[in-house]
Amino acid sequence: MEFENIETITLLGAGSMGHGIAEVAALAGYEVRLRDIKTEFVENGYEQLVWSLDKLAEKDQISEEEADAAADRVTPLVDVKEAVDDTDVVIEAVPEKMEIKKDVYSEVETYAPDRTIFATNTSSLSITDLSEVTDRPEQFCGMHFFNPPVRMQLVEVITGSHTAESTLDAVEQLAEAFGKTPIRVHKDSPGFIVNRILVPLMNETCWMVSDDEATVAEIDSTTKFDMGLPMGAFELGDQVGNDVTYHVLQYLQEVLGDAYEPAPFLKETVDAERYGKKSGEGFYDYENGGVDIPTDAGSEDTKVRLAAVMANEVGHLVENDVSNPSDIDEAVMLGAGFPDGPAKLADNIGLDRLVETLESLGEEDGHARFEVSEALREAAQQGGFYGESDTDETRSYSTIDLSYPGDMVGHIELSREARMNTVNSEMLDELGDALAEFENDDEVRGVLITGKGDRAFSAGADVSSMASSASPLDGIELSRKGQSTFGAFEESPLPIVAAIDGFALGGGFELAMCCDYRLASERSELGLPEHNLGLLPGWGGTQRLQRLVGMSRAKEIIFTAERFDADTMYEYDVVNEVVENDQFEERAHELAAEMAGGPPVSRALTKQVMLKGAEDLDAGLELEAQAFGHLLGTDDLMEGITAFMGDSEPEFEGK
Ligand SMILES: C/C=C/C(=O)SCCNC(=O)CCNC(=O)[C@H](O)C(C)(C)COP(=O)(O)OP(=O)(O)OC[C@H]1O[C@@H](n2cnc3c(N)ncnc32)[C@H](O)[C@@H]1OP(=O)(O)O
Repeated sequence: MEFENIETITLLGAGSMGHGIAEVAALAGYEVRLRDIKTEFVENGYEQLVWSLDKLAEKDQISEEEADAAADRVTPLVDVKEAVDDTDVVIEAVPEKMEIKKDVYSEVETYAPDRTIFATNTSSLSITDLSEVTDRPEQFCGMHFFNPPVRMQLVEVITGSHTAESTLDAVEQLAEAFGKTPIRVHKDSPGFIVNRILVPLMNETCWMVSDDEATVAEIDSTTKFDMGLPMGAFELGDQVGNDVTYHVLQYLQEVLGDAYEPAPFLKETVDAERYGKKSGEGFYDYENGGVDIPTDAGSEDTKVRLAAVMANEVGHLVENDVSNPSDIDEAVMLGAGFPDGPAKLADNIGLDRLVETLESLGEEDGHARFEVSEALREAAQQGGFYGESDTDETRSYSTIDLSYPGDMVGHIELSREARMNTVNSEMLDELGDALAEFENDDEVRGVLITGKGDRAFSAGADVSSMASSASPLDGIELSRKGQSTFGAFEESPLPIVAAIDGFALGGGFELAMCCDYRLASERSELGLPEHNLGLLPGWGGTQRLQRLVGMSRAKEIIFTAERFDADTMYEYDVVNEVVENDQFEERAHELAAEMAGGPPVSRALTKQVMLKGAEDLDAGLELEAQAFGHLLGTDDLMEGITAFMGDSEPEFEGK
């Protein structure tokens, strides 16, 4: 089955994953059949799907017409023959029990056409074993979505022992057509990528409590506030379901050995039926207060130990040819919302330190989980999973992507999509370096900044680690760092376009304020919500906004902390231009290209003179005169005048 020919998709199982995937497929324009074993199950799934589409429309992420059209593309069914008759792809999301899945595949095999691809959404079972129940193991692979599918970007595409390359290609292209990011898992290995990192992490935290080495509060404070994970490790465990984590660990132990033995504290919790949120109690008691994580109880030792355990898993995945560090990082960021992937986190701490940590824990405790993987040792010798990258001539970036789309434009894409492209300290460093790289590149005459995905330009500073590092001196340093990085954009000789599609909030908006031109798609919302957090716009917003819109309007925007739509921000003179959503990309490039095509020297001087003169007219006028004089001696002036006289387009060289 070629991707281009896929039109109809059958979802087997209308539970939370099944109806969620059906919704994603329908939104992408496919005809979808949603099937479950009982009418009430399938009706319930369909109702939830419609509810979720309505929510997207309410939040203006899609129009009401798009929501209705997507709902109309889904046919709820109970009859399996009808569900798979003449379908192109079957995505199975029935309960995670080998026997149930095998029964389903035997039945589906009878009715599905020969061309149909089978993809299982299993999170833990063997793809190879499942594929062997069918007569088409080469047309069978894993397609593992994350919950909720409509929001989570990642799809792990897993190869079984018999899967054909063409099947994987088609399923990856299908995931892309769904608007998702597929990451190939090259081997059918338990836990694939994301769970293989997360489950040992959660188990280690339970071992630490079992051995009285840390408390739940200390560990969750470390993971949430010091490591910046979206939630505490125990909070995450409760969310996933402690019984689920326990069973996955038992499976990992059975297949991979005792390094994955479930910790006694986890077993006790499961034995006491404290399964987590779904049962009302887990590590936290949801009927009495729920999750309560102190911001300041974290410890560096805990952070290093947990990073070491995850780095060891990265090593196992690498040495077993399941994946590579950069795919692992991307998968964990997109699938689990980590601010950095485990390999990057490990490199930042230093692999030698992590290897020593594992070795010394192994000597004290002797447990198999501390045995250092060969790939981790090798990476440590090479200076990191990513090698000693910063000594290379070419800088590699992890929070932003740089590209050269042509027309002398350098493109910076803020690239922390799972976190709404929020700005952390590393992104500030990388933004500064990227700008310098473009400024030193003769081929770049203009810069375009966008945010990855269609949800946000940037939702501002990443606040997840702010509460723990709440020292006033750290705050001053962070504010100064953002001010100086963003200030470099304002002062850059290059013309810079901020193209905003989605949210531009807090620091994201402050970055856009430093650009020369702000383009926004219709669906965009801009604002400074810092007052909602008890902060103030600390990356130049208190100063630059009043210069843009006047004192009174600036106070309105800052004090109300509201989000303003693109049209309102156009009226307020914040945004230069608003475009329809589907014209956004083309217009953004067109504008940046237009800016890049102008005379470099006069534009750089104009920027400088306007900025310097903003506060002092006399100084500004004097600078203007000096700049004017300087321009009279440039080749570009000659080119401009010659082109004007000859009625042609000037080709400025910046000389
Ligand atoms: C000096 C500079 C200071 C500042 O910039 S302070 C920060 C100012 N910015 C904000 O206060 C914005 C906070 N974010 C929001 O209000 C909402 O988000 C949005 C309106 C942007 C989007 O809302 P929705 O569509 O409901 O998405 P979601 O589930 O809230 O966000 C998706 C994921 O993105 C994370 N996230 C969003 N903004 C931030 C942030 N500023 N810092 C850290 N994480 C953020 C969330 O937590 C979540 O993550 P998960 O999927 O893991 O739950």
